[in-house]
Amino acid sequence: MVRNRRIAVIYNPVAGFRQRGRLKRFLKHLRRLGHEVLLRRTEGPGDATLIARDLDADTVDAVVAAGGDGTINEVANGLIGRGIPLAIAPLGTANVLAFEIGLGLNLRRAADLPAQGVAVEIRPALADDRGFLLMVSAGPDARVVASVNSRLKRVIGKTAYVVAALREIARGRWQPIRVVVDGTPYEAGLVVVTHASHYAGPFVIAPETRLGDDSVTVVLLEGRKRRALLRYGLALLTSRVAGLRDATVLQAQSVRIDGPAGEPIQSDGDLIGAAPIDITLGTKTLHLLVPDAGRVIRPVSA
Ligand SMILES: Nc1ncnc2c1ncn2[C@@H]1O[C@H](COP(=O)(O)OP(=O)(O)OP(=O)(O)O)[C@@H](O)[C@H]1O
Repeated sequence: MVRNRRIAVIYNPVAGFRQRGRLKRFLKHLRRLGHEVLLRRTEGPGDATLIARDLDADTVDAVVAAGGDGTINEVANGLIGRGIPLAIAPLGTANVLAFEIGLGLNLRRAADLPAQGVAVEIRPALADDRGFLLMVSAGPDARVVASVNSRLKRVIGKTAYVVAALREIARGRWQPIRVVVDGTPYEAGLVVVTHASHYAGPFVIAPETRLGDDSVTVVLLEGRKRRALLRYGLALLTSRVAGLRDATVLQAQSVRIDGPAGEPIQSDGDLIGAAPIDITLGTKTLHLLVPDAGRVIRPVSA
């Protein structure tokens, strides 16, 4: 029998595009299931971490991060190492984690997670001392995240990223990013260090990678010209990036995105700083509620 629970919902009102109606529907589903809901709205960047950190395991059975991947990242950073389970309500723009765990954008299924989801224990990787669930990257994609106009995003939604991407493409040629993967130096036009198979929404960049892995996957894309970037974009749309002839895919325990100094770095869809940055495997765990553990944890081969 499913026991009713006390669920804290941490909601980012600026995530996604006109998501208020979807939030209402999500809360209705939760209450219909008999849960006691504590709704907390964020007031600004970083707030979700503070709200999550303040929640007490004795008074809350699960936390729902209601927003996009940036909100989920912030909530996770308040819960890592504390054992309070995290569920998600996909109310963001790209919602990569929702696709990664096989939830998609369905709110009724999301409302089922706090009571019926499978709790998997994962070890989020760290970018310097900040945990991330999905990825860290540097290159044209991080520069798009850095330059997207948040006011425009509120007015035209995802299209604001298209505008920023066109501006980036118009620049034409990029400096190489210097990366050190487990002690070996590389250069690339675009570097993605990922703990997830999905990237930029429902697209697959690293088919073999799972959130539960004890390593990160590094995808290095060599090209630094406009034509290469367009090729990568098309390959991403058909989930064929990892097979490209100028893609190098590595498993790693530690990665340093070394430079150029000041190069923007994005993590889980938000700008988190600039190179240099060190990526390591975390030691603390997060309990993530998912529809199906098989999507997150690799089966043990016989
Ligand atoms: N009340 C707030 N006002 C302004 N910014 C906020 C507020 N609460 C959170 N934020 C910031 O909003 C940013 C975007 O949130 P989030 O990533 O969840 O949405 P998104 O970008 O639409 O979705 P996705 O990452 O899935 O594409 C985060 O960086 C977060 O720090």
